[in-house]
Order: sequence, then C-alpha cells, then structure tokens
Amino acid sequence: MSAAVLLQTKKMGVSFGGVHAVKEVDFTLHEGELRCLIGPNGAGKSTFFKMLSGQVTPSRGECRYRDRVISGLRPWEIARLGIGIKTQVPSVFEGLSVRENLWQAAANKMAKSAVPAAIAQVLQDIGLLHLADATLSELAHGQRQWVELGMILISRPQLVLLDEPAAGMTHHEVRKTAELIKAINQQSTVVVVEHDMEFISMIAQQVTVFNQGAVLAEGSFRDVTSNPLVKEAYLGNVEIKHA
Ligand SMILES: Nc1ncnc2c1ncn2[C@@H]1O[C@H](COP(=O)(O)OP(=O)(O)OP(=O)(O)O)[C@@H](O)[C@H]1O
Repeated sequence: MSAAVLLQTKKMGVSFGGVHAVKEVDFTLHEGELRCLIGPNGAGKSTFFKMLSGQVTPSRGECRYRDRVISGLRPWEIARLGIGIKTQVPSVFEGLSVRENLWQAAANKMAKSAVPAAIAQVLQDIGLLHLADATLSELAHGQRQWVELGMILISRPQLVLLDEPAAGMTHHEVRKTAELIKAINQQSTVVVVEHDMEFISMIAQQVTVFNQGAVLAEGSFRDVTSNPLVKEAYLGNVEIKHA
C-alpha cells in the first residue's frame, strides 16, 4: 500500500494484575483506511482501542501517531491532535438540542460564519433535519448515536476511533450507521471496534482479528472470515455472507 502510515503500535500491551489483556501488539494503520477490530469476548480489542484513545495507559510498548508518541497521553490530549473518539459512553450534551450539540462540536474548528452551513449539511448527512431542535433526551438510542457521529463528522478529524457504534441498534439503524461511517471515511481514516458481523460486512475494508490479547489474523473481510483459525476462535464455523 502506498498511503503513508498514520498510526503504528510497537509491542504495545497492558496487564491488569496478572491478566495480560493485550500482550505485545504490532499494528499499522495507513491514511485513508477503514479498519475494523473484531474478536471473541475478552480478546482484548476494547482494551487495545482504549490504549489508542488514551482511556488506558499501556504497560509496555508504544503507539505513534504520525511522528509523535501518543501512548500515555490522556484522551483530551489525543483529541487535540486531531483524533475524534467515540467511546461506548456517549459524550453528548443531554439538555441541548441536536443543533446545539453540533454547534459545540464545530465551534472551535471553523470560522463562526461557516458554522450554520456546516450544521445544515451534517443534519442532512445524519438524517435528523426534522429533529434539529429536539433535545438529546427526547431522541431514540440510534438517533443519539447519529448525533455523536455528526459531532465527529463536523469537526473533520484526521483519524476517527469508534467503539461499538452499532451496539443496541435495530437492523435499519445498523444499515444507516454503516452509511454514515463510510461517509466519515471519505474525509477521515477510521478504526472501528465492533461485534456485529453483518455491520462489519457492510463497512469493512481491512479487518484485524484479536484473540487472547494478540493479533490472530489481518486482511480483507473475505480473507479473515474464511481463515480456519479465525473460524475456530471466533466465528464458531458459522457461514458468513460475503457482500
Ligand atoms: N480494567 C480491567 N481490569 C481487569 N481486567 C480487565 C480490565 N479491562 C479488561 N480486562 C480483562 O482484559 C481482557 C480483555 O478484555 P477486553 O474488554 O479488552 O476484551 P474484548 O475483546 O473487548 O471483549 P468484549 O468483546 O467482551 O468487549 C479480559 O480478560 C478482561 O476481563
């Protein structure tokens, strides 16, 4: 691949007491990628994600973003480098409207005069034009997730880290979320941790499979889901539909 390396970990891992949640992972992400991290329960993918986003400090190895070592930085320091993070805990303002939430996300990223047009565009992208003035607490689960994705979309980060963005969604909502993530990937490199294989099949380009705190396999969705080791460890030999 000719694209530049955007993020790279070298022998990065963390242990909690005696549990080696992530052992020593070498991981390379190139500019423009949409990478999915999958694996069975307890494989270490969420912990690995949390080390990328600063929620967990690695006990060994390092993570570089462009030329800078970012392992050990706090989440807000990582966000300041132009990395958009959506964790499992939503970071939206409950008492504010959809429009006001988007305004908060856009405020420091562009000239004030450009904000209204950017909000109008994102409201259309996330399909919530008709709910622009509803407060977040009035929205359904899926709609709140889309507001958060809209907040990422409007701030145009270079790298976007998404932890289980389709969790708890209906089939229809999952499809729409897949479209939104593909839209985000038009402007940003994206890493997604996800369980839902149907969702992954809709968005995946490259997939990294974790198992027992290490990378078990890496490649296209088709390659990894046909890999006998992956089938045995994760998929339970279930047949996966290829798009
Ligand atoms: N804060 C913590 N303290 C102790 N052990 C932890 C902690 N976080 C994770 N672990 C352990 O590390 C291992 C990897 O967990 P992790 O949540 O990263 O796996 P996962 O692949 O994301 O699983 P899941 O799909 O169930 O979320 C598990 O054995 C888990 O119990």
